[in-house]
Amino acid sequence: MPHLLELSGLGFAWPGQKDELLNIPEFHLDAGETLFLKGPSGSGKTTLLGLIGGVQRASRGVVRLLGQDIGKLSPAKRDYFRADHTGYIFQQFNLLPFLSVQGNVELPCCFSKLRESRAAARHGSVAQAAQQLLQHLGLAEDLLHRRADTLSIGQQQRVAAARALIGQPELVIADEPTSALDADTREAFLGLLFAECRAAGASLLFVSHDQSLAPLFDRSLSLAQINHACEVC
Ligand SMILES: Nc1ncnc2c1ncn2[C@@H]1O[C@H](COP(=O)(O)OP(=O)(O)OP(=O)(O)O)[C@@H](O)[C@H]1O
Repeated sequence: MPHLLELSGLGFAWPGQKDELLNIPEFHLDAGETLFLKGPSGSGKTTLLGLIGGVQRASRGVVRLLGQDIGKLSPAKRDYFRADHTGYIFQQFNLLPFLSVQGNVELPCCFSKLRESRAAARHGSVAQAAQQLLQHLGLAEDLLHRRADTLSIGQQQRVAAARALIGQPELVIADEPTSALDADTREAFLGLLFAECRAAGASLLFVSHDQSLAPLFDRSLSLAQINHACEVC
């Protein structure tokens, strides 16, 4: 069976850099798999996630998601493709502060008709999808209509996870979303995140420098194992 995500012969340097930051001959992620990717600060984890999401373009090589070579898409088509098939949980969560909790979670469905229709088909409506995800992720119902900027870090994290999961994107990408939490909260959150990814059939690519989380995942890799250019790994 083809992999959900495949990188081959990938190279990337930021403008002005003479050496490549990333030189990844091969990397893959299977459907439904949870993968922990570790690497020290500055090793290129966030850059790699940007390439997988099509936010940055590789200098060479191929990023294939769901069989689609994303480098072959026009910038507009790439944005739609990303919105349809990828959910992101950012390190700082990146919630829109002026929107309610529910409004933040529903947001991907404004950019993706596919996710809107999947959310409605599975839960009855986009609003119900948002509410059920938040409930499963342990966010109290009375917070639904609160502005996102009035939440604690742990609450914001749950909202960010629900936003990534709504409408069942095939790939959920998480960039150090647990770094601000204590160990117990971190593991509890990961348990909920795994359960929701499993329920949605999503693969999870989780990057972090916190090695203690690695055993919780199906597979664990260090960036140095796949990136032949890594100088700080
Ligand atoms: N927009 C940019 N322009 C130029 N260089 C950049 C840019 N973003 C990142 N870099 C450089 O690329 C390298 C890797 O950065 P990146 O953020 O991908 O690392 P990281 O492994 O995610 O780090 P951390 O764990 O600290 O978040 C760093 O040397 C950084 O300075």
